[in-house]
Amino acid sequence: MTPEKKQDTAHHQTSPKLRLKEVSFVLPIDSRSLLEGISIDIFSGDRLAIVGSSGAGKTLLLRLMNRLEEPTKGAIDFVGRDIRQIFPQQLRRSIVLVPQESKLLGMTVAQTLAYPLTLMGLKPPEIQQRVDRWCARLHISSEWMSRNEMQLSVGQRQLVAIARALVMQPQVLLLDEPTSALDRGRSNYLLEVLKELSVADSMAIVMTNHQLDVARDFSSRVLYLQDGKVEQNSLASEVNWIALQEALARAELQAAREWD
Ligand SMILES: Nc1ncnc2c1ncn2[C@@H]1O[C@H](COP(=O)(O)OP(=O)(O)OP(=O)(O)O)[C@@H](O)[C@H]1O
Repeated sequence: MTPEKKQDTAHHQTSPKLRLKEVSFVLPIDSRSLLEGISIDIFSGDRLAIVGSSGAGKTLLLRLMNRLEEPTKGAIDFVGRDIRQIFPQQLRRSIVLVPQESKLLGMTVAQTLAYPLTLMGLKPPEIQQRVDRWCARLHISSEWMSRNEMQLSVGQRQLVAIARALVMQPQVLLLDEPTSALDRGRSNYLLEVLKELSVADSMAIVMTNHQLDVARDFSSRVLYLQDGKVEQNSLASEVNWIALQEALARAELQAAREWD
């Protein structure tokens, strides 16, 4: 049995961290269906890559997972509990979303990293310890600490936003295109850190991605979305990457034509 198969079998003996049950999202304004009947189980230690062309619904799906949007049909459970029964503030400490373009909200890097921990009621020494630990892990230079948003590159901002999520030590980390502004070296390094977190800390990580090679390097499971529907949901080891690349290229061409 391959390690992935073994892990998949082991999964069935535990309950999922996140369970999406026939989740749909229809726009009230024009009844356009943006997501349709999505069911997925996400377990501790899973690394799920959500792939699909522009407009397929990847970001929306992430936003539903920490209740920034509400499904119009279906339900989502976090550790067996409907997320509508959990205070949003509490839910978003356990399920943290890093949007594609993060803002530092007028704060310096040091302030933005400490902010969520202050809200969680941690004492200054523990805050400092966590910030130092994650900055070291992500190779965030101490020189950045006094900078504000305008004094960082887009890639540096993206890393700070990921660090701000990691200091919270979430159970589920949702990353929207986290490597889009990073160079190859930084991107590979980040993926290694994320993999370690999923194995050593059993963090469940969900990542949307345009670049299939990144998805292949990172994921243990792949969800391919097209026009808001699940086209494929399989173990990464069972994905035919060439066929997926071709399907994605066709979908991207189609999406581009529809936008013209
Ligand atoms: N709250 C909303 N109101 C109206 N339309 C929305 C809303 N959220 C998403 N959409 C639309 O839903 C579709 C899916 O959007 P989404 O951002 O999830 O796509 P995506 O797969 O993440 O695309 P990309 O790869 O370009 O980021 C798009 O057509 C978008 O315009």
